[in-house]
Amino acid sequence: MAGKVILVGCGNMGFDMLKGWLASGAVQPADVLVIEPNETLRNRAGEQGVRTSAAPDGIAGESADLVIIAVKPQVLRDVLPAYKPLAPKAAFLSIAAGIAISTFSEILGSDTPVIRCMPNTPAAIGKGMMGIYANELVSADILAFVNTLLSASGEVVVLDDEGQIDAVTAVSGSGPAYVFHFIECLEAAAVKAGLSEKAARLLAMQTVYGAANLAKESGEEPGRLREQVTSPNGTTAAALAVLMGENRLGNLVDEAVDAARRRSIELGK
Ligand SMILES: NC(=O)c1ccc[n+]([C@@H]2O[C@H](COP(=O)([O-])OP(=O)(O)OC[C@H]3O[C@@H](n4cnc5c(N)ncnc54)[C@H](OP(=O)(O)O)[C@@H]3O)[C@@H](O)[C@H]2O)c1
Ligand code: PRO
Repeated sequence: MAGKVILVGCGNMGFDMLKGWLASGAVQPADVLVIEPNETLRNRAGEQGVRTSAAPDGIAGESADLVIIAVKPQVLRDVLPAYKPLAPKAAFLSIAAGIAISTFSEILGSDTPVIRCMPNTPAAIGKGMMGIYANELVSADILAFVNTLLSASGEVVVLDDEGQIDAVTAVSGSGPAYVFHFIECLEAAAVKAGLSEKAARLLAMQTVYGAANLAKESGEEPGRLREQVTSPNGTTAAALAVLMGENRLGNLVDEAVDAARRRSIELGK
């Protein structure tokens, strides 16, 4: 099916996803209505050829198959009631961190089909990672449409337990920020080691880009790829003794992912 979509909130993540959907043809611009109060962001969306509005005035007159909620978790409970007239005919897809399906059912009615999705920003270039969980009211048609839509932005993993969304948020939802910070750190270390800022930026970025692509495309275990870089008693071994000694980096990543997962749970309270 090719459905009609209302996108509520077109900030960082909403816009990144919208671009992917339109670029792939998964949805036509004329079938998308974006509700976004911020004029600059609304105009940015409008430039993609979709209909836009600052507020959900007259929303009851819209026919939508899917309402996508992409506002901040902190405002979601205030934003959602305006869309109740569209439920349960339309299914609701939320990308908000932490907000449980039960919150949607309370506000929109217990007969509302709801899908939670945790995307990440590489969706903007079709290389996103999306985890989804749907309640039992979501029809096979809508699930297929959602799958087509999200696949336009990258890989999709279907979860069998809603609680797993908190883990997906902590790993791939927030994950790009961890990688960007690693690039920042590698770049700073490269400058300290005597390289120009321009060279440092290129070296750090291309190294992460190349390594991530090799890991994905070679089909080799990441550990095996690491070993292939590591000559006995060489330079990599010296660096890895710092990163892996007493599982330093492993413990740090563990701690960071756990902090994100706990925050995701907190946001839902
Ligand atoms: N950014 C990410 O990497 C990422 C990844 C996965 C999931 N998420 C989830 O995606 C959601 C959005 O995050 P974001 O980073 O994209 O935030 P964002 O850039 O602040 O986007 C949210 C947008 O919603 C707008 N908004 C506020 N009230 C609204 C209303 N009543 N109706 C329609 N739009 C309204 C905001 O406008 P104002 O700024 O004017 O308030 C803003 O432009 C969050 O729930 C977050 O958990 C984000
Ligand atoms: N950005 C959102 C946050 O930081 C959710 C995952 C990525 O809360």
